[in-house]
Amino acid sequence: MLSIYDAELSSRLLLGTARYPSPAVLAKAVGRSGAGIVTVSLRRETAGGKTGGAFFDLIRQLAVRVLPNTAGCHSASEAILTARMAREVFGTDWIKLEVIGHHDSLQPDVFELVEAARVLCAEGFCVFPYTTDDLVVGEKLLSVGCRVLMPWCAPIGSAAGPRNPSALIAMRSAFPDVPLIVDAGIGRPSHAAMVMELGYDAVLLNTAVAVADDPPAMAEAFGKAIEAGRLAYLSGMLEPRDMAVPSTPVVGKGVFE
Ligand SMILES: CC(=O)[C@@H](O)[C@H](O)COP(=O)(O)O
Repeated sequence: MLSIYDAELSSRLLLGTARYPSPAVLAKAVGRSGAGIVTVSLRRETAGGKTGGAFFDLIRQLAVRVLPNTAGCHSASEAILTARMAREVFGTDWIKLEVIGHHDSLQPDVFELVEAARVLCAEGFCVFPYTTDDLVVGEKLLSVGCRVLMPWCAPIGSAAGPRNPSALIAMRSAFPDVPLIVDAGIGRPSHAAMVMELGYDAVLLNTAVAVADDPPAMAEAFGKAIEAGRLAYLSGMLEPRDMAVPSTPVVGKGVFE
């Protein structure tokens, strides 16, 4: 069980809800993934009028926990306002905090992120910050009250997979007791398994499932990969080595000369 804020999570997969071909496909994908948490953009809900309301009704029927996000925000003040609105709309103190700083890479603006996290934590929000793999930023986010960190492994929607595994390893080692969730850039189940094998606690992904040819099947594949990666991490993996190690015992072998 993964414990984050006030919740015990049985699944280590968090699923985004954008870009699915239809609400029905989204519902099937969530079901087959086994995810217990889905992220939802407040902007979609409030901007969409009827569509937004119908979409939220669908999410409610999925019987999963909703983690609203501040997608589309570019400053601390915008993200803070969006988080406050999300608390009203979704009836939860949980907020996935996204403050985008760079146009092409959608890299978070970590300065605005820390400021928004400081204000929201002080207001009692349970903040899930989407951040870079920078250790100092991680420390700052924890110091203002975040109890989970969500580093990217590659730009949102890129499907590039872990671009800097060394940084992810350093982060795991620097924050051994903090739940760490890789958020953004996962493209394949093997990417998800890899970060779980590094000791990450969970994975948040969206695009790789939503735009797959068969999103429900891909969701299931990710769910299985994440479980496999976790199990492998807990099972004690072999360290790679340069030289061969015979797998068949050589002691007592027959001599044919
Ligand atoms: C920060 C952010 O927006 C991500 O949570 C995104 O929703 C998922 O990233 P991918 O679409 O790359 O999986």
